[in-house]
Amino acid sequence: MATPTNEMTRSNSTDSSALSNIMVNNAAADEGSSDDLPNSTPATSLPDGGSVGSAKSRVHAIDPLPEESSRRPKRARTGPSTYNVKSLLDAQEGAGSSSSRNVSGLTGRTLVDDKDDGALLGKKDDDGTIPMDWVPTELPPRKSGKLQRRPSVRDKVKKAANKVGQVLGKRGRDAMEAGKRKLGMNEVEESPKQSKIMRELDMGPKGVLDEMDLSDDEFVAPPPRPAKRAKIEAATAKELSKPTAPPLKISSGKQEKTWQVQGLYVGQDVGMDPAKKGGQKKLQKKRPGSAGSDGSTKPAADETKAEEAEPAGQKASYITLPMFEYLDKTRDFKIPFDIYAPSLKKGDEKPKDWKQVNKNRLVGEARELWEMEKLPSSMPPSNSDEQGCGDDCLNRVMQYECNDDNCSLNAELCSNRAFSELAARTQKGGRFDVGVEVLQTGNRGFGVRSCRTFKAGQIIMEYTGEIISEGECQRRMRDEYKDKQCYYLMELERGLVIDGTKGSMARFINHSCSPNCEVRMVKVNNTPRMAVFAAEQGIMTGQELTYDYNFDNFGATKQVCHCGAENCRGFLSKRLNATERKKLEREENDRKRKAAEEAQKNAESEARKKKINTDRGSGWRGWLAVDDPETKERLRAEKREREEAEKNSSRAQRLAARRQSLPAAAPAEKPARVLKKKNSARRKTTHLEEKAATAEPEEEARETSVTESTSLTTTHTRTVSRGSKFHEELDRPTTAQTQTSTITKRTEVSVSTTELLDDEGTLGDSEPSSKEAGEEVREQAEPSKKGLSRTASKGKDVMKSVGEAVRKGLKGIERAPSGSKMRQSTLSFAKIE
Ligand SMILES: C[S@@+](CC[C@H](N)C(=O)[O-])C[C@H]1O[C@@H](n2cnc3c(N)ncnc32)[C@H](O)[C@@H]1O
Repeated sequence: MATPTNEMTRSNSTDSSALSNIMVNNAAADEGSSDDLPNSTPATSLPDGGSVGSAKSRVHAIDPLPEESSRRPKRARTGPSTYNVKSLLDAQEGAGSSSSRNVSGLTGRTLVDDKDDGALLGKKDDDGTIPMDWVPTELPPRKSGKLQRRPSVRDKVKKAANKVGQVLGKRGRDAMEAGKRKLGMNEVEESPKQSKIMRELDMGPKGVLDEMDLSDDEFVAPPPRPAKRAKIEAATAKELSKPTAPPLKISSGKQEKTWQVQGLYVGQDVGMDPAKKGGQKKLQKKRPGSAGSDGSTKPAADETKAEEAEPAGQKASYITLPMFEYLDKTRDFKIPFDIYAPSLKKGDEKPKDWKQVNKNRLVGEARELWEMEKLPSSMPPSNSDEQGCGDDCLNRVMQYECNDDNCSLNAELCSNRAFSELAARTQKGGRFDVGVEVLQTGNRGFGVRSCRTFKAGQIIMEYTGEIISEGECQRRMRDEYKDKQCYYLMELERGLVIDGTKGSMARFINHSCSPNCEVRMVKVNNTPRMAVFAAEQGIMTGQELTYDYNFDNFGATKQVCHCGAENCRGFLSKRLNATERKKLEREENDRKRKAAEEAQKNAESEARKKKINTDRGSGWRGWLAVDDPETKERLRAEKREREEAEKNSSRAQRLAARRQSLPAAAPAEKPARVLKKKNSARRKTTHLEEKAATAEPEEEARETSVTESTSLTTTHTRTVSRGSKFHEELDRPTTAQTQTSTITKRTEVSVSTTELLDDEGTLGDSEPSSKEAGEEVREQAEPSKKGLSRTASKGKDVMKSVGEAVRKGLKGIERAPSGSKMRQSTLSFAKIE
């Protein structure tokens, strides 16, 4: 060692732990005993020549924790290959009281500690270095028996928290504990005793204390884990021992039935398995007092067994099963509302043109008409306290709602405060509170349904909308709603109408001739308001709300009612009083009687037609060639009989009588009489058309010469009703006129006539238009070149007679004195049937 240095070097050990390989010159405090120290430790590999001079100083190599040195430390460090012990010591001294930590982060009790200089390192040399000849005589015992790590942040916080906890009050400590719990710091609450044990025990890297019960002073080994089966048995036994819970069935490997602790099966025997065949029967047998399957009332064997198994009284504590009780009873059953009539769901049709407005709104001139009357203060009758503002309440009679100003009762006692009750109820806004919902009906559009019950007279909802004048109502009906099928108009007060098109849900309430609601006006704080109230019978949950519209038909047509009530009036129309109803009933009966008669007539005529067909003989098969002489003879006889019967029939007799009563045909010698017009005898006919096709003025005719023939062609068109006789009239038309009437059938006859004129050229006495009875008419007539035209077979006879008359007339012309003036005319007759 030629050059002693004041250095520490790393040993050549493969272990890189700085702790285990640093060779220090321990200036032992106990100098006297230093010689006694066994020099078992090999010389340091770093002989410090500088310090060799001290006889007491010997280098002593520390062999700390050999068992640990073989292990790799948790935090391997790579550092400089050599350490300058002086500089290290200087650094430690500079650190002052906090020098318990060395650069490695380990507490320096095993290394150099200023406080323990005397104990550990002995006296330092004057220059502050450790004498190299120092040999540690004895290391002080370690306090914890384990090397300590520097405290982590968590430990520090915990420590600080403990300190703070000591000065805090209870609430503060609780808060602290909660905080610690949050930080996960109070997993193990160490008792002072435990702490001691903990301190004394080396827990090792795996923490052997995990397995130990630290609450006892003595170590008690934990009991061995029970086998799985034993565990189950123990648990089952524990369960069964509970008095209230139903006993559990021990698993047999199959899926177990779980017995409910509450509900339908509570109280049932454990052995009963309803899934098994006959389980139900067994239960029925067990019903106390019920007859067995054989009809006897002896208790069933199972029941006896069950009674034996259970102490008396315990069984009685079970509730009897309602499902079997009720098998014996009959009662009305109603499926709950939410099952048979679920509410509107997503996707259900909703009203389209509805804007919900839950408050009335005055529109247009209705503002002026709005009456703001002062309510008279109510005068409740003397017994109002008992009646609670019932039917005797003056306010109620006058349709005023009571309030604190006009009623002496308080709100709890007064029953005439419907609107304030409604406001209080619907304020919460729940379905039950509102109590109604809109739904689609089968054939009446949307309707309103109750979601709760309403007692008789209870307010259900308010009918709100736009308040308009009657004039505005008419206008809207005419212009805006003319194409609509549904109207939402309701008369509120004189001259005012509520239009619920933009209004509350009440506008969807449909009509019924047998309603369950009524609509009334009530004045609330001087304001008229309309509301729907439950009728006498009250309303059940799920019922459709209806009231009687007592409809004044705005439109021309009545709307058919589909309310389905027994007393349905058939239309959405006004209610009638007794007289009106009787009148309507009479009319209805008349209508029905006529319809029945008509139906009977039709039936009879049908039967007659059928009879005619069948009268031809049941064997009638159409025309057949009959060769059999016998059959021929029979048929002939039948025919004769029929003819005979026809002859004797009432119709034939009537015809014969008429024939006899008819006058003999007009004598041929007096044709002019046929043509002569006899006003008195003239039969009135209906004129369809009377038209002068060509009519020359009379003056013109008069001016013509004797030889000149004036042609006047006149077309007479006459109407004759069916079956009437035709009366030909050769009137000379004076003016052209046209009249119209109904045409049924038309027959036309055209006749050309030549009229004789007197010397002055006038028709004189012979003028047919003079219409004098018995007047002689001298006429010259000849058939028109066109001849007689006929357009119908019935006109044939008429034509004949006219033609005959005309021919006769020609004879007269032949006899006429020469030089007579003549006027020719063509007359057309038309027969309209
Ligand atoms: C005030 S609205 C009622 C709500 C209407 N159902 C809707 O869907 O908007 C009146 C209309 O409903 C129909 N309505 C109401 N009750 C009816 C009934 N009993 N029979 C037929 N239609 C009815 C008529 O078209 C009537 O004009």
